[in-house]
Amino acid sequence: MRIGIGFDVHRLVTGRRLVLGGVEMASEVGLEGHSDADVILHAAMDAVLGALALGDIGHFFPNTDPLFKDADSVLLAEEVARVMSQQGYRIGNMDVMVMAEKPKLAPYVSAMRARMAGVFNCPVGDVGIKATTMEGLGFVGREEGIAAQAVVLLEETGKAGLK
Ligand SMILES: Nc1ccn([C@@H]2O[C@H](COP(=O)(O)O)[C@@H](O)[C@H]2O)c(=O)n1
Ligand SMILES: C[C@@]1(CO)OP(=O)(O)OP(=O)(O)OC[C@H]1O
Repeated sequence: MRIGIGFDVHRLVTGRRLVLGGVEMASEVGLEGHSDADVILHAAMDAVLGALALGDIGHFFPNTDPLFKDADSVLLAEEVARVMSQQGYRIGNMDVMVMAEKPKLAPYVSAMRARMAGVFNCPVGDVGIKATTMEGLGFVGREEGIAAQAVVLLEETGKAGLK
């Protein structure tokens, strides 16, 4: 078994879609980034890569590479899941904490968990997503950005390098 941690923050701006956990949310503001700035998937990807001691998403998907401009983070996460499988690991479970003053994530959490489970090839019961406000404090409280933290446990498949 191996454990990994990931964290990501992106700035909220007008004129961008808000996509979290691979699900587009109704919002007047969205997250700015080189890709679609999906902080949930970015934190989860970094946790998986961290568990494998393979570096971070910036190493795999440089934010200077036009290939990843406005990239769908689902596609990036599918590549990370492929690497994980190739290294002989599968998700044991993952847990994500989102810090967002608004919008409310609760109505979208089921869809996000299902999307993440599909991307990382695991049962939906192995994906936890929770949200909290920052009670008006700090950059999240001022609605300047959204942050996410992820912890992932990986289990060995016994099939390293076979895929
Ligand atoms: N962006 C968010 C923030 C919070 N929630 C849900 O509301 C509950 C209460 O949040 P507090 O910050 O006041 O503790 C929280 O436990 C979540 O269920 C949310 O859905 N989206
Ligand atoms: C996802 C990547 C893709 O170019 O760009 P950003 O959307 O800017 O996101 P970040 O969390 O800064 O991670 C770096 C990159 O891997």
